[in-house]
Amino acid sequence: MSPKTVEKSTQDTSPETPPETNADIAWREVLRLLKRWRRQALPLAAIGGTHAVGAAASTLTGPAALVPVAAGWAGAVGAYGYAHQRSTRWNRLYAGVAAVGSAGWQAALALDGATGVTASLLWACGAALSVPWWVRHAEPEPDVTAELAAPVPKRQALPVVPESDRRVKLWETHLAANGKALPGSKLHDIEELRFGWRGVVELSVGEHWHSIMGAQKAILSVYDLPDGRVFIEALPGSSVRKARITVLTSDPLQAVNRWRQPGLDPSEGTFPLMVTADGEMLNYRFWWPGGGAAHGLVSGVNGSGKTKVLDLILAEAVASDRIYPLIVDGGEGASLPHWRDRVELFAETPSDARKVLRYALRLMDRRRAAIKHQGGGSLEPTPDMPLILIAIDEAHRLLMNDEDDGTDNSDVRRMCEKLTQEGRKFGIALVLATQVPSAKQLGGSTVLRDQLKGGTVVGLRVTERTTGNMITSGAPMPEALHQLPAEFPDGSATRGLGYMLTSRMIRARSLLIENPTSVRATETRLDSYAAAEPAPKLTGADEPAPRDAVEPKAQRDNGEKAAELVQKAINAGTNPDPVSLMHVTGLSLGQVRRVLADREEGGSAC
Ligand SMILES: Nc1ncnc2c1ncn2[C@@H]1O[C@H](COP(=O)(O)OP(=O)(O)OP(=O)(O)O)[C@@H](O)[C@H]1O
Repeated sequence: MSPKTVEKSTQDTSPETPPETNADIAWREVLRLLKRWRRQALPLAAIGGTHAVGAAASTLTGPAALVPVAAGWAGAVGAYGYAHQRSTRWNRLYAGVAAVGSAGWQAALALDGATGVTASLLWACGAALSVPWWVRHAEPEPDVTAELAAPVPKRQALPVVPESDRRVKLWETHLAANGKALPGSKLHDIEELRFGWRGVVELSVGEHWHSIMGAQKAILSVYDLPDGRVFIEALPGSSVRKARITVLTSDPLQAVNRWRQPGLDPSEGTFPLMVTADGEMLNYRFWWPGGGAAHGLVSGVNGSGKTKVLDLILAEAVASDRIYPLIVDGGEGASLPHWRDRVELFAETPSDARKVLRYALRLMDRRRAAIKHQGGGSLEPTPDMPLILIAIDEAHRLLMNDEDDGTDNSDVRRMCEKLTQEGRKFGIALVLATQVPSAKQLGGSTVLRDQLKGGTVVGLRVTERTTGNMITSGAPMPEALHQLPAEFPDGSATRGLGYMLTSRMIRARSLLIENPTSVRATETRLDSYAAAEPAPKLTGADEPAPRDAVEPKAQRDNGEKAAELVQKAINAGTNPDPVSLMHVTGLSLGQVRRVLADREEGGSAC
């Protein structure tokens, strides 16, 4: 039984709720299966309709028999036309075969009657034809992924240790006694884990669970453990006096956990990305069911495992028929080279990155019509309306202005801001990997940082406290990101180690995908709205950005003013080197360099 079912049946047998009868349970199960299989069972419903039309025609004689058959054929043609307009190539092909089959079926029954050998043969063929559709549209049981990923039942089955336990005694003597770190506190509900144990700490009246975090060092000392082995977390929905404590006697994260197969749960929009120190899985979210796309931010020091996290996100994306990935490699094609030939658009130069972002903005505009058509709300990712995922690695290299060579990337920043602010309901998500998510590295944009932090944030090891704070933004963490060790006790590097800022604040390590190219891609087609927009041609060359397209009027005016000031200074005899011009005009070095570069370009063009 899945965890969700366990939870539900526990609720249902509570004293306030009348007990469910077998008939209620069976009815609920029927409704659940009908809802769950409504898509897979579509061909069977169509066969039923086809047979009904053929049967109706067989009871009539003469030209009257043609009426239901003609109506049925018109329906079949209409259904094929609908699929042709809005569906993937596979669905179109299937709809074509089904429409021809349905027309033939109706005619055969009209001639031969609805109950003979022909009808039975047709049912057998129809049922066989419905199998590939069923297999292709089958979705995993929503809870199966979570159940396989998180060994929750195993832990639940473990015996609860009695209060006379040595750990409780140590707690009472060295932590809960008067004058100690947590006077009056209690430790109970201890459960064994494979790598340690966990329990519930209850503080005395007037205390908040945050104060247990202040006592972490004392707890480590009492249980005689190295740093980083005690985690304190809130107990969701419980009193602020209670918290969950996880104590690890050995470090399970030292072992590398490999990604084995796609785990995206389409009913939740999530897949398992990290494994926690106590063996649970933490999920990355592509979308909220009924709530639109979710963005993502991956941060950490050089070599902490950011690109590998992006690899995993992209592997899940290409394996799914509900996600259409676009890749922008800020590392000039060196960060994610293995994806170059596996996605429709792979940008590896700043000019191609701009083309991809502008294209994504145009797709967003195209999808406005889809939202209008469905009467508002947000677009739900399906194989016919896939989530558009824009993954940007080394994002700081594209977003930051470069004062030295005068590169102004504010247009990239503005496009990313717009996509994160408005993309959610149009099914467009952005995931960025960057070393430091400071406003400066995000092109001076706190808007972008705020929007990205609204999604899934993966904070890997950093070296500076301030950098860690920028990622965690004051969330109650059992340890700061800069306190994560660079090496495990066995000397291996702690790559992939960090936190996912979700409801669980516990050390975790990302799953490692060793060979992203081994992932089997699933063909994904853009919806008819977005497919109407021609995709840009990526040349791989670093062409200068067309100014009119990326530079707003105000910025152009500033540029013209700067050019005027520089021209005046040169006319007045100022030495035309950037530093002298900067002093005379009061412009920044970057602005002066840009003006001089433009003049040079203009000169060479002449
Ligand atoms: N979860 C993990 N488990 C084990 N090894 C990992 C994990 N994640 C990454 N690594 C290893 O760490 C190495 C560096 O990872 P990655 O390139 O993703 O780091 P990065 O943060 O993107 O670095 P940079 O900022 O230099 O691009 C990889 O070669 C990989 O083998």
